[in-house]
Amino acid sequence: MTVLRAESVSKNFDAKSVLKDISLELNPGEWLGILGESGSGKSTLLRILGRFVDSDAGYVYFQESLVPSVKGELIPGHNSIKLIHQEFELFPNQTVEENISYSLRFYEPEYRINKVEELLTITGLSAIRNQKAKLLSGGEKQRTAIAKSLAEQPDVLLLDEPFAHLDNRNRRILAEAIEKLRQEQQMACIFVTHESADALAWSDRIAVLRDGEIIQIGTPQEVYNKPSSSYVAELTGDINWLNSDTQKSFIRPEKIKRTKNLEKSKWSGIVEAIRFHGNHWEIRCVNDNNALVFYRNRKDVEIGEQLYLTYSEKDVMSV
Ligand SMILES: Nc1ncnc2c1ncn2[C@@H]1O[C@H](COP(=O)(O)OP(=O)(O)OP(=O)(O)O)[C@@H](O)[C@H]1O
Repeated sequence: MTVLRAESVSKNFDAKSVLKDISLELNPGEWLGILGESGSGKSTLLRILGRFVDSDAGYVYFQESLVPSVKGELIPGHNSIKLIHQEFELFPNQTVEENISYSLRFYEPEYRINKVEELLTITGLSAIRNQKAKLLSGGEKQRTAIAKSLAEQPDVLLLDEPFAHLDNRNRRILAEAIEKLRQEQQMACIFVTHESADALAWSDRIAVLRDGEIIQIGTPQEVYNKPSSSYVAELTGDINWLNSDTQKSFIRPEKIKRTKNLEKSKWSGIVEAIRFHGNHWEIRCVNDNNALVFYRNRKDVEIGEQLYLTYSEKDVMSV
């Protein structure tokens, strides 16, 4: 049985078609990433799935029961589905701790105290537990909102750009917190992002949204290694066109190797730029026809040096 299912969902705003015939399924415990550019319809889709907005056509099912229209209701949303969106719904005059504790107000005091403590710790919020929500930074608000929602233990968590305001350190704290709860609670989640690295790292499956249409759904490995189009390939990582004029076949930079054996060389060019990325170096080479980017673990090339590059045909992708 699916936890959440959308069937042929469409949505227009005025004359603009924002979602077109979207069908997708969320399985128990599954994490589905919706990856798309700004304006592709990600937030609108989440709001429909969370029962904050009605679709113009199509249906949403929670555990195979039709989710009724939100029209005319005073309180939108769904008891078992929790949406955390970019604006965060916190009580501004309550502290971090009070905000989280509020979600647990119907539980026994002992359970509530322990759970709040656990959530404060794993989301890295203990030090600012007494700070009023209105005084928090964007990232702190985001972590508080996530801790508050996790306290409610929804069946489905809908996250709108969960890592958007976070620096690398806090992103890691939150990622570990979510991972822990994910394993403990078997919570299913749909999260939207425009960051391919987040979608690849966090999803069991990724749905790629383009102009309101799902153009590919698959595991991160499928979407990355077997993209259905060059658009998906470029959205999920860097690519090199093997012939920039025809733009018919392309390869990921990490699949290109340097060779000193000229017989094995498939491409040769001059090093034009070298960029440091922390865990690797990005080398850009050019010749009269084309440019190729590839990666090295160490800086063993110089600007202006001629390089011979090779790759395996099995790693070449075509459109
Ligand atoms: N209430 C609304 N009224 C009119 N147009 C809207 C409304 N909400 C969204 N839109 C439009 O629908 C399109 C999709 O918006 P949406 O917020 O779903 O995209 P998104 O992929 O989440 O973008 P972002 O990543 O920038 O948040 C945009 O063109 C937006 O301007």
